[in-house]
Amino acid sequence: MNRENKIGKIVIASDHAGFELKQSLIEAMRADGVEVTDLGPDSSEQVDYPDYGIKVATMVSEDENLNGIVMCGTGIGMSIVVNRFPKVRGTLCNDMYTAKLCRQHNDSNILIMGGRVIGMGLAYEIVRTWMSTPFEGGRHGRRLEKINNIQNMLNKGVL
Ligand SMILES: O=C(CO)[C@H](O)[C@H](O)[C@H](O)COP(=O)(O)O
Repeated sequence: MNRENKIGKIVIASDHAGFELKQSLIEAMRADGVEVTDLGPDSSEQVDYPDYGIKVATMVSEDENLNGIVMCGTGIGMSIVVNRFPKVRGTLCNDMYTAKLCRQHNDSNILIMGGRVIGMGLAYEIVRTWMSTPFEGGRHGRRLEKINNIQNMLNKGVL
């Protein structure tokens, strides 16, 4: 994706606590013509969220044309995992306001939600808002550059 544009291709994953929501979202997005790749799991059997967050974050980190959606029970575990990856801007959104602002100000490329926090109706409105809201750039781009630079500064011992 051109980072100024809206969101297109999606990879999606969850743990067991986000599984039902993941399945419902995939169905709704495909019905709306969105290209979604399901990275698992395939059932609601207990799994560990890092294993699935890593799959989505790896792909998004390596391809700027790709965006991700991940869910666990609260969204917090997945947030911790995906934001360890370079170029990933994962944003936990369980309301409409943050769904819009995380695109306008933070250029979110992974949307995170809590399957035990919100229902399908709100979750799909959040997804639609997140997908259709463009990054505003400007002063927000300068701040993202500073975030991108954190790892370099840590490596150099400047931080
Ligand atoms: O990481 C989490 C909490 O912030 C996620 O919500 C997980 O889904 C949750 O911890 C899973 O809990 P469970 O008791 O193993 O179902």
